[in-house]
Amino acid sequence: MADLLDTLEQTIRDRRLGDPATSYVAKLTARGRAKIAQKLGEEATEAVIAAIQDDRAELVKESADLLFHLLVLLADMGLSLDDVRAELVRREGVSGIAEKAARG
Ligand SMILES: N=c1c2ncn([C@@H]3O[C@H](COP(=O)(O)OP(=O)(O)OP(=O)(O)O)[C@@H](O)[C@H]3O)c2ncn1[C@@H]1O[C@H](COP(=O)(O)O)[C@@H](O)[C@H]1O
Repeated sequence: MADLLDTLEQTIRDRRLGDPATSYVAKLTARGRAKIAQKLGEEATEAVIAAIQDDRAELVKESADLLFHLLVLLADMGLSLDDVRAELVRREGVSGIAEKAARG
């Protein structure tokens, strides 16, 4: 089964140039990259506030909004979760090399 985030990413790609009247992704995309980025920032702030208020349920909801808006922004920039995964793998490789070097 495909990962839920991969499925959501594909849905976002399919909808982004669709009808803004029926699709939130299309509506937000039509408002431009700066608006998408602004929404991402708002969701990040709301996640931070939930954490500061020690509200675990709210943090889960805001995290879902945050990931969703990040996927919309990545799609708008022609990027994907795989690009992010590749960067994380690269970092893991770098830290793995550093750990091996430290162990001798
Ligand atoms: N996962 C989501 C998702 N998460 C959050 N949101 C929307 O994000 C918005 C965030 O709420 P806000 O109050 O911050 O924003 P707003 O008032 O709607 O808009 P602004 O005027 O503030 O910009 C809400 O309208 C939510 O419905 C989402 N909208 C869609 N999806 C999924 O994306 C896919 C495509 O959706 P459509 O494009 O609507 O077909 C489907 O799988 C949906 O389930």
